Amino acid sequence: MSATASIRLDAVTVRYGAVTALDDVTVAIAPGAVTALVGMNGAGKSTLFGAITGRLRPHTGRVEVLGGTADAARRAGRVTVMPQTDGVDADFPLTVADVVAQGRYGRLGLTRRLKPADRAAVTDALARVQLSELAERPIGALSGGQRRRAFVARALAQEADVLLLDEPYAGVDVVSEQLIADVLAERAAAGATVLVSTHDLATLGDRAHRVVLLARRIVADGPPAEVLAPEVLARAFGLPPASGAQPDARPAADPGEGRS
Ligand SMILES: Nc1ncnc2c1ncn2[C@@H]1O[C@H](COP(=O)(O)OP(=O)(O)OP(=O)(O)O)[C@@H](O)[C@H]1O
Repeated sequence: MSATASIRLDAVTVRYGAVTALDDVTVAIAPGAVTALVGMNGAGKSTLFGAITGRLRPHTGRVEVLGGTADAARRAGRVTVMPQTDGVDADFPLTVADVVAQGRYGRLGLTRRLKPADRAAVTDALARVQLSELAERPIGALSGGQRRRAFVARALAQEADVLLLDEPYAGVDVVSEQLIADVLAERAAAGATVLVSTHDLATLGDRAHRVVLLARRIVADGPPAEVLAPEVLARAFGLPPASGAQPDARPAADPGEGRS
């Protein structure tokens, strides 16, 4: 493993009752790059994020984040997660600016009062995702793509060292998609560790420095050009090469079967 990795999983197994979601996963993720985590539905991507944030405890193995435990990194506000579902509905009472300000909460005292530096970080993050003009609108009154951008802005405002994004491109238009990709690339260039889970392979080559294919285990890992080759995808996901080997083509009955 690389000495500079900011996230390390060493032989991590996570189970939900009888279901083994991650099976003996060893991987090290470096800062300064965008790493894509690709897998079919149920492959264990969200579970891997849960292990990195300390939300899920491995049954066996070890997780290290920024040189310490996952819990310590999260409690220090050094890890931010953009979940797949944001839990927002049309009646959600917060404005866009309120949601972005949540990214600063870990830094505030008990009063939760924003200081000038916090307000500046919120303003900057909103501008970066081109939502300044919608700052005072209720978050529930944004389109799906705008809302995704708002949650990316919240992650930016937190100024975390590790950004975990679960399907950030799901259901967004090409403009939002490009904007989010650019923002993530910038954070990585500034030294952050960016880990993005996705089903979408089409544009991955331009957006990730490294692709990790997950099917309960790591089934391929390397530069996009290598990992996204049709024969590698076919082998990794147990699909015939002629099918186009799209991991989201259908859920795997058992993503761990059929590989040696
Ligand atoms: N709380 C839970 N209880 C029981 N099983 C669970 C639970 N959460 C996830 N699983 C199972 O663990 C496996 C991995 O799920 P996970 O959500 O990590 O996959 P994923 O790759 O994020 O999937 P998707 O692309 O559909 O979001 C699946 O088989 C899932 O059904």
